[in-house]
Amino acid sequence: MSRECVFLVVGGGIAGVSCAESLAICQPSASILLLTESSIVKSVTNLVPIARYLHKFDVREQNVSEMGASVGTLVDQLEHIDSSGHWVRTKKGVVIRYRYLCLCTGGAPKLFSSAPDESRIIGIRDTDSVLELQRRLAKAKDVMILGNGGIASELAYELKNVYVHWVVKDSHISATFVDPGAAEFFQLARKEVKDKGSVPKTAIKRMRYDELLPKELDNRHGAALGPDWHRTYDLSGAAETSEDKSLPKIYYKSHIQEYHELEPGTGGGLSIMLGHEDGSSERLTCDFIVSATGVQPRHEYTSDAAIKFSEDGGISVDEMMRTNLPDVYAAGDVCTSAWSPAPHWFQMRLWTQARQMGSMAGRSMAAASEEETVYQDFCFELFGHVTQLFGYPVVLLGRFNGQDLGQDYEILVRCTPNKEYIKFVLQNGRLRGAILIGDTDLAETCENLILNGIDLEPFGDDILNPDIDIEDYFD
Ligand SMILES: Cc1cc2nc3c(=O)[nH]c(=O)nc-3n(C[C@H](O)[C@H](O)[C@H](O)COP(=O)(O)OP(=O)(O)OC[C@H]3O[C@@H](n4cnc5c(N)ncnc54)[C@H](O)[C@@H]3O)c2cc1C
Ligand SMILES: NC(=O)C1=CN([C@@H]2O[C@H](COP(=O)(O)OP(=O)(O)OC[C@H]3O[C@@H](n4cnc5c(N)ncnc54)[C@H](OP(=O)(O)O)[C@@H]3O)[C@@H](O)[C@H]2O)C=CC1
Repeated sequence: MSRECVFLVVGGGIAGVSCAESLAICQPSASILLLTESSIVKSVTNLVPIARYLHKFDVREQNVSEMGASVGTLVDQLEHIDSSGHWVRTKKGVVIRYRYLCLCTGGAPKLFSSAPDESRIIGIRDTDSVLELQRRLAKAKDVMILGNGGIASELAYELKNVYVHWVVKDSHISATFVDPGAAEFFQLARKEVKDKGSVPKTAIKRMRYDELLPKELDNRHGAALGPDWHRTYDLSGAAETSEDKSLPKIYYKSHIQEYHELEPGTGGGLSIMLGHEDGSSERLTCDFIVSATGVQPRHEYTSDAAIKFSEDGGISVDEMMRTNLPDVYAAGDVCTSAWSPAPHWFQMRLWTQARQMGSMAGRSMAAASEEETVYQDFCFELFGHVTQLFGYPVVLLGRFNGQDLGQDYEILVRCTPNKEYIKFVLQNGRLRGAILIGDTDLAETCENLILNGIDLEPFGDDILNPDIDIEDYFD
């Protein structure tokens, strides 16, 4: 069996669907085929601009057959690419001839242990993996969550009727997104220590970087899950926990030293030795471990010529989303940006970037087919992420955690417990990044301040004075 198309997009996640949609806009009469192994595809809907570079949106699941007339679809798995002959072969043996190919095959959980028979270590990626989590939880009393990023932060407080042991390498929670101050803000909010009768006190503090160094404190066949995925499943365990006990026990600066499966006669489960930074260790027993330890790009296909990969296992792409193979592009979690990035942008494997990269790849392929020149989209000038953490709206902009700024930066923080946490990262008086938690209404102003590089030195700490509307300063 064979098929033919001008544009072949592989993967029905946000990157693949955004790529196909963008091709359908740029080249409405061209034949576009979306090849994906799952009949459920993901797309972006209800796009709401928050500022020029920031958008809030929902992720919708739909059947691949509802993709619309402009995009043909095939549910199958890519098995082999012949880039010089411009054809691919699928697992079911279909040969597809293409002119341009885009690989959007996403990622899979990067488990902390890669031993083959780790039946008690699971990752979360798609609906099937959550169903597996649910099935295990139903019989579990103790669960360990390993990792300190998006999934661990979402999951640690969502599991009910189970003792949660949250193991993090760092001295504060949610380290991939926030700093120790914001982590404390979240934890205070979770514990609901707020005194409802009192007016929250606002504190402003300016610190040098070095003051901030921590002191205390299976099935992979679908696209990645959608927003609030944990609210749509009952994630209850089998333990009778009291209200207080359902808060996770957090093990800071800790790692798994060793683990082994217990004999079934002893009730089963894992015996785990945790190592702590001070050299001490302790043994715990858990039913299973959720390894929320990042993403591993998926590329389970062969090719006639070697695809160039980056160190993190992603397919290297240039600013036009081109790989090293002729007429082969890649976008989303499967790829790694190998271009020289703008001063305020860096890659993180997120929906926003999957959508932006998918659209960019579509525009770039369409332009190549017309022998036209396109430029990289302006969205790659500034890192921006809109999300929710612990029930609070969170906006991350630019080098929000001082990424790649060395130690040469200052931080200005304004915090009103249970209301807002605002952090400005300043370098040579210029705003380089910001964390905005709560309804701060500062996203657009921060975008402008970062991109315009305005010298904020003259304003001192007033820049975050709650009695001064900083937008007025720069109008
Ligand atoms: C639990 C969870 C929560 C998340 N929450 C957020 C969040 O709140 N905000 C945020 O910004 N990001 C979040 N992310 C990250 C975000 O989901 C991903 O960055 C994004 O979905 C990546 O999209 P993608 O299209 O590149 O990959 P995927 O969504 O993984 O899609 C890849 C597609 O390729 C298909 N495929 C793979 N191999 C083949 C093959 N050989 N042949 C055919 N098809 C193939 C897969 O079936 C799938 O359809 C979350 C991720 C997870 C796992
Ligand atoms: N709200 C949101 O925006 C959400 C986004 N996501 C996205 O989904 C993807 C998957 O999420 P997730 O798995 O949480 O990945 P993340 O990349 O967000 O976090 C992985 C975490 O695990 C740590 N880690 C890595 N290896 C080990 C190890 N061997 N032992 C202990 N800790 C380790 C990392 O530390 P270090 O960084 O130091 O290596 C990091 O803290 C990510 O792209 C994430 O951004 C997921 C949920 C919500």
